[in-house]
Amino acid sequence: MATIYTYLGPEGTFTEAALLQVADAVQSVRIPAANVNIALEKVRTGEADAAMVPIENSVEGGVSATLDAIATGEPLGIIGEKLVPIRFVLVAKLGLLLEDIKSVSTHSHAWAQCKQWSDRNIPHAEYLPGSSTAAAAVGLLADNCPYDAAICSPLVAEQRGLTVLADDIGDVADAVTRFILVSKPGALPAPTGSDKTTLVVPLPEDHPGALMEILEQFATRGVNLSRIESRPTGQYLGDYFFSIDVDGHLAEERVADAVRGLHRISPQLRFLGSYPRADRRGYSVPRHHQDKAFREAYTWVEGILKGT
Ligand SMILES: O=C(O)C(=O)Cc1ccccc1
Repeated sequence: MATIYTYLGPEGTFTEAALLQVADAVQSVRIPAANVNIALEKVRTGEADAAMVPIENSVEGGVSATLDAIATGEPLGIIGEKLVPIRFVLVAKLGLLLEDIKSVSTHSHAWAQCKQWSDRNIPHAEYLPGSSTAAAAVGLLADNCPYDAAICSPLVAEQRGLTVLADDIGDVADAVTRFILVSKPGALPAPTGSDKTTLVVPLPEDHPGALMEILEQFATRGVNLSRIESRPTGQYLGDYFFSIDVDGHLAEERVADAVRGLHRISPQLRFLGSYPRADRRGYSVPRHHQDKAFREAYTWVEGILKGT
């Protein structure tokens, strides 16, 4: 049966561009969702099989809405990731010039990435948060749109025939956003040799060195971290969980062993998935952290216990 996809919409978001990189998504049903929570809920209820949502940007860091939504509620699994190079344009209502812009709407991550440009070029413009860059752009076409301009992708500007007042307005050239494809938990994608594993680890109890005990599990097994972020649990002030990406697949002994160690320390940990890296970058594993070394050590101990 064909996969039904959902994504942070409407049509023309960077998230849709990420989804269109998925081989079968081009000819599949794609349901736009108004925000990340709604997209993930469609997967939880079965209305969609998989959701594409933004998770991390090379300039602004983690997308809190996504980090929080996948860390709580009915469990979900990450089955893939995609990278999208980001270029922003400023579009405006017909007839307006740059100096006429008094208010701008866009996604909060887009606003943060164009802040220096905005301070220099539209310093008096008020910011109105939008649910996505494309939603802000499309809003300009409504008769009673409450803002003058939007920040979006060049593609959505062209598709909707919007007037571009400024191009390439991101503060950092070569900005990239990472998106994850999320489904209900199930069989893991097969290891490829260039994989990533995502975990959510609550701090079990507040004591000196608690975070170090978590990090030690990775360090002693030669597992490299590629992202770590703390997020408040929302329960009480100072209660945090850690959202962590590591290089490697759960099918690798060193990763499985680290995850077992973490489970002993923090039994509420969530395993969110092992999936191929979008950049296909490899990693070298020292001999004593390779599967063969783990197997030999296991067999050695077994032998001692059996007296052979
Ligand atoms: O709003 C969009 O188009 C999105 O897909 C979210 C987003 C916003 C800013 C940078 C990257 C992704």
